[in-house]
Amino acid sequence: MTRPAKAAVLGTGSWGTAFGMVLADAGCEVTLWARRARIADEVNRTRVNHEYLPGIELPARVRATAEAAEAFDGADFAVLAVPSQTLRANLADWTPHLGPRTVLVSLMKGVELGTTKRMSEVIGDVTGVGRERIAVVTGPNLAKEIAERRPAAAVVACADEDVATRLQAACHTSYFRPYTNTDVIGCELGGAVKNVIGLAVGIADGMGLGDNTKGSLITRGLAETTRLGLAMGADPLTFAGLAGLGDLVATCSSPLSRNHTFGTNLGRGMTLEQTVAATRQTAEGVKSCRSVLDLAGRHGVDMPITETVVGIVHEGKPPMVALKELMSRSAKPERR
Ligand SMILES: NC(=O)C1=CN([C@@H]2O[C@H](COP(=O)(O)OP(=O)(O)OC[C@H]3O[C@@H](n4cnc5c(N)ncnc54)[C@H](OP(=O)(O)O)[C@@H]3O)[C@@H](O)[C@H]2O)C=CC1
Ligand SMILES: O=C(CO)COP(=O)(O)O
Repeated sequence: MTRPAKAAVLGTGSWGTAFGMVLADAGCEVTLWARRARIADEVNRTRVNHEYLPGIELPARVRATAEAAEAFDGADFAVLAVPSQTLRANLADWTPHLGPRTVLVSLMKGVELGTTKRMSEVIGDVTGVGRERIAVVTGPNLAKEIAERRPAAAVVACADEDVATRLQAACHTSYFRPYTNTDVIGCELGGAVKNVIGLAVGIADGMGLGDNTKGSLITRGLAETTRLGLAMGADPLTFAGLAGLGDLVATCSSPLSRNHTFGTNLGRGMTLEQTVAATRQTAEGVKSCRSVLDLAGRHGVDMPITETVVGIVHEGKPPMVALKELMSRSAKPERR
């Protein structure tokens, strides 16, 4: 009889905890690593992560620790669920604990500031692990809905299809349906840029602009994501799938999305400082809008919605002024 797969989940925020539950429901032995010992103790004592997923009872196969070495010990999968901008520093601490065959799995949807690297690239840089042992899980997966075991599909991407298939089996449950994909670039870009478009849609919602505006931003947002993806060697069809359109629709429609909510608060007239203070969890698009725009600049790709979000979020541009500028750009064909 084969033993159950062992998974370490690094990060006990909303998605790390919820995905740990998915892995356990799929039959894995799961150890969550918490930055704060208090959260690890609470999970072990009460089976609930009260701060991030109140009211959700975690399966018995999930335990928690504040010791990274303990989480990594014997892990087949090390699932990374920390904010994108802290990953590099976290990995520097964790790499000595990494087993020679452990597959590294990114749940993160951001692009590193400064380097403009995708999370799988940061993982490769710091750990020296090759692309065939680095995977990505992405798609329309709002943590709270998954934790309530509401049905969703997802994408498991890895350059090595066999590894993707192994990870797919390790997280396939009655309510979580992962599909494999080998287009890691497209899957990561889809997740990172949808957070920026989610901010734009939130701003528009906060301004009360209506559903035509929303439909237009989602579609043109996907167009600029696809343009960047093509320039970076992604498969354009990835953006029509769960990692692109699927995630974009979920984020742009849901009050559960932190990026969408962040944008809505800005669009309603809150200042950036007030909005940051009101946001308790990671809204990746706030930082990644800058790195995505830098990435676009490096590849000579026009991303007007991303540029507009950067203007509003980081340059103090009033949303109404930014909107007028976006709408008055020169006319062009839909496809070029
Ligand atoms: N929430 C969601 O629905 C989804 C999120 N994602 C992505 O998953 C990633 C994680 O998001 P999510 O779980 O929601 O974020 P949360 O804000 O809910 O949790 C962040 C986690 O990272 C920890 N953390 C924060 N700063 C550091 C640091 N400097 N070093 C180590 N750990 C740190 C936090 O610890 P502490 O509690 O001590 O602060 C917490 O455990 C993001 O990239 C997000 O885009 C992807 C799909 C769905
Ligand atoms: O990525 C997500 C859903 O798939 C979560 O979006 P937010 O980070 O905006 O909450």
